[in-house]
Amino acid sequence: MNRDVILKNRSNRRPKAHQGKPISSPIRTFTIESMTHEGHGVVRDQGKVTFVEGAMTGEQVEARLTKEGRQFNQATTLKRIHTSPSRRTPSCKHFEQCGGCQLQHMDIDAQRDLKTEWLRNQFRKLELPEQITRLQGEEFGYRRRARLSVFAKNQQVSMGFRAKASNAIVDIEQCQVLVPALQKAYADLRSYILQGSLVAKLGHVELLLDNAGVACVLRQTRDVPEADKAQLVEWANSNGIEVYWQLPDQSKVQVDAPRHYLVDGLKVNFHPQDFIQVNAQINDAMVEQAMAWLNVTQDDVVLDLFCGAGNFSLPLGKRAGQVLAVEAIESMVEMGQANAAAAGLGNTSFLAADLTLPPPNHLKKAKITKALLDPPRAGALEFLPTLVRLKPKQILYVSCNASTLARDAQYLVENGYRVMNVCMMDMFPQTSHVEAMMLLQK
Ligand SMILES: C[S@@+](CC[C@H](N)C(=O)[O-])C[C@H]1O[C@@H](n2cnc3c(N)ncnc32)[C@H](O)[C@@H]1O
Ligand code: SF4
Repeated sequence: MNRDVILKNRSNRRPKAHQGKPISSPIRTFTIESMTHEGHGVVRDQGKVTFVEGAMTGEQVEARLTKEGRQFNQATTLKRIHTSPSRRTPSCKHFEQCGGCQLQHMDIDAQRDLKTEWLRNQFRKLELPEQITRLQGEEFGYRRRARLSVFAKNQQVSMGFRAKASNAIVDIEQCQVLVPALQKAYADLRSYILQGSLVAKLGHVELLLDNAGVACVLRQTRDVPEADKAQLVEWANSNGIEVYWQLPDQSKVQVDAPRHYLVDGLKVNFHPQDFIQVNAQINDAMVEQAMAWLNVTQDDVVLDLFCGAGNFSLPLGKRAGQVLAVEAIESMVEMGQANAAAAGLGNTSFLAADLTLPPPNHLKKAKITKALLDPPRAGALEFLPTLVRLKPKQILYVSCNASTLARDAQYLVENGYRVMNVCMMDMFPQTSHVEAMMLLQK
């Protein structure tokens, strides 16, 4: 398809990661060779990589060089001469400004191909199986949790997400990646909050849908009069929304009863501010796949590291002889232990430990056959020497950051493990986030 498209100024969407000095330069024509996972075109121009904002693989564009760095250049697309057949019109009207999504201009298959190839590139130093498999679900309406900022200054009020290239708040009327129940709750809450005096007293609103229903955590930046709180709670409850107030001192929200969701038929109680997997559909599929890949039996003793309130530990406990689950946050450890007890899993115990620090003896001497780890973005490097000494036959690594997974997997490979399976999990369609699962075996 050959289409000339003059693009409006998109200078607020420059890739942040590759800064260089601003230059003035003539307009150049590029044919885009590949893309970053953030959705920027990449071309090798006179021996140097150039990131071309607003351009997709296979597109021919006229672009202006905007920055010249020692290693990379940056350019911004002015006109498309040839348009990729995978380009589509973003369905959200806020896409150009909102920092929440990066890939809505690509069709969903192209997004998933990009994420899969990006993973392959991150893991290029590892010997990989031929195929990277995929877990994928709904492309919109998948987020069961989201945090939106509230802004009020002078006469201006807004509520929404941060902008793509600044800290400004983009006023969001409707967000299509939220599950339908949260889209409705957001619309209702937004008009209630923006129309009253509360707008000047809130920093953000966190929305949540779980098996107990819709909830929101309202983070106060100033005291809210009790009468205003009572009025909002009454209105929210009549709209099916449970309200939690976080005080200006940012202390943890006090709750009468925990929230809960179901995984693998088991009830996971959690505190409304604690981590849960954001995409319920992919979480179910992810846990199911983890159980299948690890093929846990009654003969296994499994270590579940970075376990939260037991998202993997409880399903593991259903299948294994014994499970030892480790988590840094003590209140989550207590919740996890109570979750295991409520599920009748006497074989599953939770331990509080910071896995970046030297491990407690109990952990150092654990006799395990298999391990599952699901660390935060920083990965699990500090714990890997201990993990290797524990000699699990199989290690299943769930990751939200492919570069730390690549680093950690390299360490495990150097210590006798082999990569057996890799999966790209599209937990956050329309965004540049990529989650991965990797199975390593001795
Ligand atoms: C990506 S979440 C995964 C939680 C859980 N596996 C799940 O699927 O819900 C990472 C977890 O690691 C915990 N964590 C973060 N840093 C840690 C550390 N240094 N030591 C132990 N746990 C940590 C967090 O509190 C969080 O619960
Ligand atoms: S996060 Fe929501 S509002 Fe922002 S671009 Fe994505 S769908 Fe639109």
